[in-house]
Amino acid sequence: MTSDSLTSAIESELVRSKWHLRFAGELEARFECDTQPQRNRNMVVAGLISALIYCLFLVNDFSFRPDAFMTSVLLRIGVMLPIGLPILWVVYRGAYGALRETLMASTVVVAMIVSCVIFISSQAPYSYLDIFSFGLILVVGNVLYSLRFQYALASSLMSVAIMVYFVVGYEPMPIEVKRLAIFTIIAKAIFTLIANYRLEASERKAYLLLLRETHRAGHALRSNAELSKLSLTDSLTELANRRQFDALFNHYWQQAVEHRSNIGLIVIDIDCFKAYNDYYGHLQGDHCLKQVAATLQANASNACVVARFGGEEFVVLSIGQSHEAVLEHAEQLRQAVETLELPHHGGTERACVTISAGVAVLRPKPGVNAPQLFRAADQALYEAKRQGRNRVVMINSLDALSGDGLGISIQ
Ligand SMILES: Nc1nc2c(ncn2[C@@H]2O[C@H](COP(=O)(O)OP(=O)(O)OP(=O)(O)O)[C@@H](O)[C@H]2O)c(=O)[nH]1
Repeated sequence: MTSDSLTSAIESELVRSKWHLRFAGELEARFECDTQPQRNRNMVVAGLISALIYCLFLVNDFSFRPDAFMTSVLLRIGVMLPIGLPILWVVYRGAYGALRETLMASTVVVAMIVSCVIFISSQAPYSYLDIFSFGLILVVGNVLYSLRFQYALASSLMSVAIMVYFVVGYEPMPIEVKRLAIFTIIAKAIFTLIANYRLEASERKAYLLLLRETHRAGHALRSNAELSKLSLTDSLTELANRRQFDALFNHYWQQAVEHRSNIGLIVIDIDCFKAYNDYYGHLQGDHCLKQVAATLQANASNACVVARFGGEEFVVLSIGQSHEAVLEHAEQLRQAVETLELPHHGGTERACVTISAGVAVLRPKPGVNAPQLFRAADQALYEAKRQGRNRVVMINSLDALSGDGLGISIQ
């Protein structure tokens, strides 16, 4: 079910006024699935309590109908329990939907049959008064188990019919008491069914409201996550954007300070990109940017951040690597772009797209800050451009900032 169809299914269920409680289509399956574990547990607990109380009625049988006490023992413990307990076991093991409801409803009907057989098996005076307790069986099915309404209705109708059948045929019971017993059981069936209907209706409504809220909250979370991803990602290249780079640069700088480790920055610029744009057009220029970005990303496994800094400029940040390793990495990136052999007939010597890279690596120490590292790498890039492009230049030390420290140059 898609997010939109779920929303409209919830809304239409919330406004619909139907006697029928079941939800339409997939929502019903979802309701069953979400409520099943708790419902099964509740039913098993209710079933065990009911079985215990059903057996405790033996005390009543002993005092009211001593002539049929053994029959009571046999039927309550020898028949009802062997039927009821396996059913509870099946429900405990996770019986689903209609199967669970049918099994639990059948325990109600069987309990009524067993009780009625015990009822007619005694001729003891006043033992028939016990019939007024039979409504408890309906209370168990309709309220304690809270059977789904159609199962509660079916089991109640069958139970009432069974009881009426036995009561009508039981001779020792005066006709006025029979009438009262039948009237009472019908009234109890109606009251407990009304309670059952309301319970299920409010359970379903609460479920819909909760589902709607959960769904909305999930939606809001997803939107926030998407928004925050959008605000941190460059839409053209899908690399980290300047905003994300700035945050990560500070983060890794702090890390390098804490661990006293090297932090290395490579600033990369596509050579003669203005000429490329002028020759091939801006759209093709965008395509070229994407390919270069993907190549840098694919070849930057040593790096902790690869970002598009702006325009046709990229940055690659690494931590814990030696000067030589960062320099070698920059060279690999340069070669990887050159190997793409993207045609560039916009006036460059190589006739293909190339990059220049400026590299700076340092171990943070007091008095040195992150912007200084950036300026050093940027100055190295400037030097790479000045020396003729398509090359990597590394700055040896921050003395370069005063103009005299450019060291290793490759290519
Ligand atoms: N297609 C496209 N072009 C861009 C984008 N961002 C910046 N540019 C272009 O990149 C070019 C950068 O040109 P310059 O800064 O003059 O540098 P260059 O031509 O690469 O020359 P050198 O850096 O000295 O090799 C400009 O023409 C910008 O319009 C973009 O998102 N898409």
